[in-house]
Amino acid sequence: MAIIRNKEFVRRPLIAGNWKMNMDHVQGITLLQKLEWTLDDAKHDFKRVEVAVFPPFTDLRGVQTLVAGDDLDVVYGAQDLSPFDEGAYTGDISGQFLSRLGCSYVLVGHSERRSIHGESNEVVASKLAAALKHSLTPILCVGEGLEVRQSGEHVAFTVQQLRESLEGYPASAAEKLVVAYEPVWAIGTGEVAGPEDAQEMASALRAELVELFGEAAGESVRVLYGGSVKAANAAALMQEKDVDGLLVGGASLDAGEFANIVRFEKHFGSA
Ligand SMILES: O=C[C@H](O)COP(=O)(O)O
Repeated sequence: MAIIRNKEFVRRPLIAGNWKMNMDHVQGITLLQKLEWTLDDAKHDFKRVEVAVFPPFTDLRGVQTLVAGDDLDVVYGAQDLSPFDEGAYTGDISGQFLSRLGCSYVLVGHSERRSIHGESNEVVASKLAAALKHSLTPILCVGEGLEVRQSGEHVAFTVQQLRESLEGYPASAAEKLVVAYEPVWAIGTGEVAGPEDAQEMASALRAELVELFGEAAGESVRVLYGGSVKAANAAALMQEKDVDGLLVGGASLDAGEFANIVRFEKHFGSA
């Protein structure tokens, strides 16, 4: 089970909803309001389990206004950022802009950025640096495709991806880092890696973080699992000791389903 001492989680779980390219700015506001109301009605303890959403860029200003105006407990972030601060980079969004929009987090190196936009580990490393520069907490995404999984090389591949993506990342900022393991073959496919698969990788990634940054990083860095997470499998994944949260795509577009994922603890024991 995600480690609990004296009834408190050692690492505060993070349940992150990545809306991907869904929800325009009007739909996004409705979804966020519904999510907060559902969680408030259920008396969700946000201090115990953190909840973040990752809307499209065009929603962020509206989300900022709603969160500030209604004093919401849900925090938010962006799905990507530019490695650059400003200039002739058509279509890109600076970390500086995201910071001014009140973003707490930013996803970096999501598998869809890597596969559709050809982002290399080197580009990912430069985006991590930009995130830190603008006081955004990066959620670094790593994970293997189906062929690698079938070859049995998935752990070595993903650990190497982590290491190369973290090239130049300062040890002083290790504590701030969040890592998300997303097996690409389990994203949006309905295929979910089993809890033991998630644990195997989370533990290997944590060991690598210790190699890179020392023991303290192994204790503090949160490792999330992402890939076809639903309310029905969330608790089983969260019962693994190195899984500190979930990166949820499709199921985060339904406020009720996502709220039930956030409330995974209700199913501890029965999962
Ligand atoms: O960012 C989220 C992951 O890509 C998982 O997406 P999914 O829950 O739709 O499989």
